[in-house]
Amino acid sequence: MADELVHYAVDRGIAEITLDSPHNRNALSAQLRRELRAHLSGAIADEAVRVIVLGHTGTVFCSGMDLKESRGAGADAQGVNEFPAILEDIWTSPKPVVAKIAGPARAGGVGIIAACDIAVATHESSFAFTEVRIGVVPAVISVTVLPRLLPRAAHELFLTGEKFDAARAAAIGLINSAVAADALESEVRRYTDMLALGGPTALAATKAMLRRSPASGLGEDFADMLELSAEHFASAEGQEGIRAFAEKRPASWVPPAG
Ligand SMILES: C/C(=C\C(=O)SCCNC(=O)CCNC(=O)[C@H](O)C(C)(C)COP(=O)(O)OP(=O)(O)OC[C@H]1O[C@@H](n2cnc3c(N)ncnc32)[C@H](O)[C@@H]1OP(=O)(O)O)CC(=O)O
Repeated sequence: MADELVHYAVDRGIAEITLDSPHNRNALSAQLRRELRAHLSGAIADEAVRVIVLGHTGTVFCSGMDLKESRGAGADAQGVNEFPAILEDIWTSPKPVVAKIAGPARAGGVGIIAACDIAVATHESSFAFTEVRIGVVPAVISVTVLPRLLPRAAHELFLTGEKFDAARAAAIGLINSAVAADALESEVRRYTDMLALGGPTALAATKAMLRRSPASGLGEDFADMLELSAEHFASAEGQEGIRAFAEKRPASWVPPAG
């Protein structure tokens, strides 16, 4: 059996889910997605768990969808269809989910952060919505959440794919705080300690109400965006971007016909 790519541990009501696929920078491969979903479900179902922390080993939080596995993806690509389920699990989890980030996050990796309730990152962490540079769309969650909060920054960041630092991520509300690397654990603990003070039912109900707010909800457009994402992964442009990534060369875009 292949080595586990996601680890799980529970200590005093805090479940720690750790992405551990450093060779591809915690890319969302089929195996990693499967394991991540299973552990999220386990933590949500476990009555002893009050708060979920999502962290990582290695230098990168998550490099987004596994682009090497996405080569030849059809419009019904399992990866694209399964990824939203992970985001939805985090989004709808009755237990707060805290992202612990000590390095870059890209594309779908930033989507995961956007879905979490609290996000803490080191000063050295960086973020980018690189999807358009790969020829796909940042469809699934980021575009439903950030544009409502900060339309101007969202247009800039989604359309340029530019990298931004932890200070900017905090300024636009993508993360809650940026700290020195040696303070990451204690800052996460500060949040988990506070979250564990809340009544579990009240916390779950409060989170559900917050998620229903039009300012932060997964809108009705979700299914449409999902379809759009799958189409783009399968398109000639998306497949060119994915090939270019694997071949370590700039993508060669062909203007759309007509
Ligand atoms: C979910 C949706 C869309 C997406 O998520 S599309 C995915 C877009 N992702 C990216 O554009 C990130 C690509 N990766 C990077 O930019 C960099 O790897 C990094 C994350 C900044 C880390 O840089 P670093 O220098 O530390 O590492 P390397 O670039 O040398 O990579 C090492 C090794 O890992 C492989 N790898 C990296 N990222 C991926 C990936 N996403 N998929 C597969 N493999 C990846 C890389 O190829 C290297 O492999 P070697 O064999 O060693 O060359 C849609 C939606 O948003 O809804």
